[in-house]
Amino acid sequence: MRKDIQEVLLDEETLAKRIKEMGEQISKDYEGKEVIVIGILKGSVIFVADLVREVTVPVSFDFMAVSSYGNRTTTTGTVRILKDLDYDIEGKHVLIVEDIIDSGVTLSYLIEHLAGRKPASLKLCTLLNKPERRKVEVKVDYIGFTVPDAFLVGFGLDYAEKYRNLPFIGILKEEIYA
Ligand SMILES: O=P(O)(O)OC[C@H]1O[C@H](OP(=O)(O)OP(=O)(O)O)[C@H](O)[C@@H]1O
Ligand code: HPA
Repeated sequence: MRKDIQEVLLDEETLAKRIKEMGEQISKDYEGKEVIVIGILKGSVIFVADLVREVTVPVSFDFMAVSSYGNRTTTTGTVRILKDLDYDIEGKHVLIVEDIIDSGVTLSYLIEHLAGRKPASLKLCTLLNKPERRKVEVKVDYIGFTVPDAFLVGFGLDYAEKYRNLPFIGILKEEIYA
C-alpha cells in the first residue's frame, strides 16, 4: 500500500495532536450538555474513535452510511442513504463527524435531512476540509486541517475501499486511479 502513496501529508503524531485539540474544544463548547455524535460511515470511523476519547462530556454514538463516490475519485453528485440512524434525535445536541468535506454535496444533503428531525442543535465536525473543490457551501463548526486539491487516502479514507487502514493521510499516486 505504501508504494501507492506519493507523499505523506499528515503523519500519526500530527493527527493525534490536532484531534486532541479538537476534542478539548468540543468538550468546552458542550460543557453541561450531552452530545450525540453521528459518524458518517465508513470514512469517519477512525477519526470518530480517536476524537470521542478526547471528549470529556457524555457522548453517545450513532452512525449513518451514505455514499456518493463508489469506486470513483469525484462525487457522483447523488447521495444515497445506505443506513439511517438507529435513534430519534429530536431535542438532542447532535454533532455530525466526517472524515473529509470535498464538494460539500454529502454534508449539505445530510444537514438538510437531519435538521428536519428537529435536534436541539446540529453542528459539523470534519477532520479534513478541501475548500478548492467545493460545489455546495456548508458551514463547518470544527475543522482539523485544510488540505490541497489532491485525492487523499488513509486514516479511514479510501480509494475503491482500499487504504483505509493506513495510519497516516497521504496523497494517492495519480497512476493508481488514472
Ligand atoms: O464533500 P463530498 O464531495 O460529498 O465528499 C465527502 C464524502 O465522501 C466520502 O464518502 P464516500 O461517499 O466516499 O463513502 P465512504 O465514507 O464509505 O468512503 C467522505 O467520507 C465524505 O462522506
Ligand atoms: O480525497 C478524498 N479521498 C477519499 N475519499 C474522498 N471523498 C471525498 N474526497 C476524498
